[in-house]
Amino acid sequence: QMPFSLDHYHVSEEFGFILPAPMVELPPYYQPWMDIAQHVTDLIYSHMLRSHILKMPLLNTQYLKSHKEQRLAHLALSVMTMGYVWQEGENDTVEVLPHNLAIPYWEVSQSLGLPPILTHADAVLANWKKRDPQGPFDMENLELIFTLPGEDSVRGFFLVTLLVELAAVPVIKSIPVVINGVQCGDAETVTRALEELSQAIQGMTDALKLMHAHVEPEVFYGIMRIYLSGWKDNACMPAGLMYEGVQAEPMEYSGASAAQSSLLHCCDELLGIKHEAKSGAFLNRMRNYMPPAHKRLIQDISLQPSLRDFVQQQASEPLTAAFQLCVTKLLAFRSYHINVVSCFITVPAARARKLRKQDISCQKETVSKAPTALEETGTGGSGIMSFLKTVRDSTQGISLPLNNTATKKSLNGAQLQKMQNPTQQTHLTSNTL
Ligand code: HEM
Repeated sequence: QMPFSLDHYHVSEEFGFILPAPMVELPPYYQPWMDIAQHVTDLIYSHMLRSHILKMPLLNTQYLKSHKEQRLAHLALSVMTMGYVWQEGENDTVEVLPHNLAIPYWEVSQSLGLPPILTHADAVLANWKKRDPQGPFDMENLELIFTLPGEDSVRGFFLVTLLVELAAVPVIKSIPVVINGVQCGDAETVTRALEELSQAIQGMTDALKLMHAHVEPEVFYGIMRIYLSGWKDNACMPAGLMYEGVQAEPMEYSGASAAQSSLLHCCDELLGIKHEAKSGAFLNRMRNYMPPAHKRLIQDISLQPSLRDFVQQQASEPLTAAFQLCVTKLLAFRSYHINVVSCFITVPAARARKLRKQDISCQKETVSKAPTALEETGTGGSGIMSFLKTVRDSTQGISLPLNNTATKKSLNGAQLQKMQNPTQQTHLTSNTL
């Protein structure tokens, strides 16, 4: 059997799923798109975006040649679409996306295999540039190509998520090593690769922690979130959106969510995590919002012989410990993520509800600008907390017991405690929600 390799999956050694050096300019013919997309935020604030888009010429997509040009075009058209739909908030949405936007958007989407809505692949993976091209890949030196209302918090939200993707590059590199190691029955190689993988998941959690320093919860909840939300399972757009000139019937698409990131899908398939039916169906649906090559990678990982069975058959303590450390780190990422969601959604939502109940005229309070339809629902459309907790619990479900006292001795107390009782931290998290 051919060794498993990352070639052909549009992932890079340096950037993983991130689009390397995205283009920042389209050919001059597409300047009418760029002129609007670069000013979406101001045009939304002045309530002029819809009228500008209605006057935009209908452009032909055949001059978009390369993959990077198409990704930039998709990003620009996505930002315009989100602004067009949500310019007036949840109470004055539109039923129709005008043909001069809808037709080219549909064509570019078809060509890329992405849906005609803003996705994680647009807003995060293809929406970055370096201020100093020779400088580092960090918060200070990174900038967004296009932004949406929410000022610095939008920048923080997309760029911190980008840094989580970057921290995960060693995860992606470990995948073929693990798969090929299992194929050859090489327990030592698999052990080392799983150790690297667990360290990289820890790096993802560390990067996620930056969210608190760069995003204000009230701004995220009260201003930004609506521009990320879609027209599927969304009470303020129950019929979906008609893409004029594309199809006579309205279509439904979920909004942008990091549930569309391929990272955790890859980890789940590699480690053999099986999600409960409803959560699994949601996550599977999110795969249709990924670049097709990334979706294919996840599918191909799922077709490999089971790593967990291999670990059990080998009965090697270091291998079992390395596998279990990956599970523990993934569980810790998901538990921390639940805390983040609590801080950025649950807490501000409670504040907004309280203000409404007290009937306080609260126009000054940013949280009260939030759409009520999204209160308990993620931008991807999920019922947030029950979904996230079920996903966390199925992660925990694949834990393997550690028996050997020598291995237990080699681990420090905290590591061992976490491995033996991975729920401990999780229970604490649940109590705070
Ligand atoms: C302020 C920051 C964040 C908030 C408020 C947030 C919120 C949410 C919500 C509400 C969901 C449920 C699905 C939906 O309907 O959208 C979700 C899922 C998910 N999010 Fe986040 N998220 C944040 C940051 C991140 C980051 C940086 C990542 C890393 C890539 C991430 C990874 C995921 C994953 C993988 C899921 C799917 C559930 C899972 O596999 O555990 N999130 N997020």
